[in-house]
Amino acid sequence: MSIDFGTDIYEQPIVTKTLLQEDSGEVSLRPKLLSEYIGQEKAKENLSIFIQAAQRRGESLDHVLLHGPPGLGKTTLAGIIAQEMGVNLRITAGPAIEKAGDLAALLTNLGEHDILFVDEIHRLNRTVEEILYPAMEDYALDIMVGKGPTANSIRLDLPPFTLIGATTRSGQLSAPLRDRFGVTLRLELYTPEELALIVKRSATLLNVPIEEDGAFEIARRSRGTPRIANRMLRRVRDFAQVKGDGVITKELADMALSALEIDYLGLDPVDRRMLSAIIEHYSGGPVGLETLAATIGEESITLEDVYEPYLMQIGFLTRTPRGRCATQKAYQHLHIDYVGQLGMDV
Ligand SMILES: Nc1ncnc2c1ncn2[C@@H]1O[C@H](COP(=O)(O)OP(=O)(O)OP(=O)(O)O)[C@@H](O)[C@H]1O
Ligand SMILES: [Mg+2]
Repeated sequence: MSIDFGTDIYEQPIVTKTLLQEDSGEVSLRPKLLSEYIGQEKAKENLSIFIQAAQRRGESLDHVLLHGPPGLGKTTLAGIIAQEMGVNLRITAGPAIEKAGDLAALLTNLGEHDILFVDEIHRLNRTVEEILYPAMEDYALDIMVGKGPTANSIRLDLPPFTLIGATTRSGQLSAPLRDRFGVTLRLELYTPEELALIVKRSATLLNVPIEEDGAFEIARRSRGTPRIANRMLRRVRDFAQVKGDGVITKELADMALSALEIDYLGLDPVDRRMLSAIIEHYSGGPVGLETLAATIGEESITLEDVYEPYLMQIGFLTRTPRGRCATQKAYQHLHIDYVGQLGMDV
């Protein structure tokens, strides 16, 4: 069994290095087994049953769609599934597959029960996507041979394989593609308690001493996201080594995160700009996403995928058919007097 982390990148240019890039030059913080994967209890429980059942039947795992905001562990989970199934993992991404032939090459190179992980699967183009339909449904590839009146379609058999698709925006997936996934798992933002466990686990791997409330301080300010928690841990470690004695305490975490302009709820300058723009320029909303993005000079996709999930979870932002609104809680957090919103009952 092997997991392809993109080592043969030169032979397979469309196989990206996703798993490598994450922790370049440092210890990998990615859990490798389901038992090391913290949180997401519902998804884990279901997945473990599907894995065991497929193994007992000696079959490949049904196709899995993972969706949820960035940094919650979709790529990590794909690696874990391959490890638990004891099969090879091939990694690629929607935008990397330009032509139908690229995908056909990837598919024909798969071994029995192997996993093909397609990150950002909502960004596959239509012609490529259509190759996937028979591949997923019948393990077959329809190929056109020749041109003009002599053109002929032949069908190639593929080994039974598992497609794992990951997306931050499942709404953008076409219905035929979505319907071909037997298992859909939605990853949720993590609780501070779960993130504290992740931070402590990562600190152990990085060999950084950390106090319980130091871990919790980082967790609380990581906006529900393990990737952010791990990134903050590395930065706080720098502060602890330079400004302290190397141990991460609550005080040190607070000092480091404040220096990075992360407030006590984990909001960064973009979150605050976004909320104050809604409040100051649009009287608290509603304001359309595009308008808001233009006002603060950010991409609307970034606001939607990266910033909004957490702001909505902590009840600072609501989405209405007419646009985004800041809630009374957001006013309080920014110390702006709340005057109520016309036609809104927040
Ligand atoms: N449940 C978890 N337990 C421990 N660590 C985790 C967990 N989930 C994610 N991580 C850590 O968070 C980091 C980000 O995870 P990952 O790259 O899998 O996210 P992702 O959902 O694929 O993000 P993206 O949508 O941006 O591709 C990883 O380096 C991993 O170490
Ligand atoms: Mg990923």
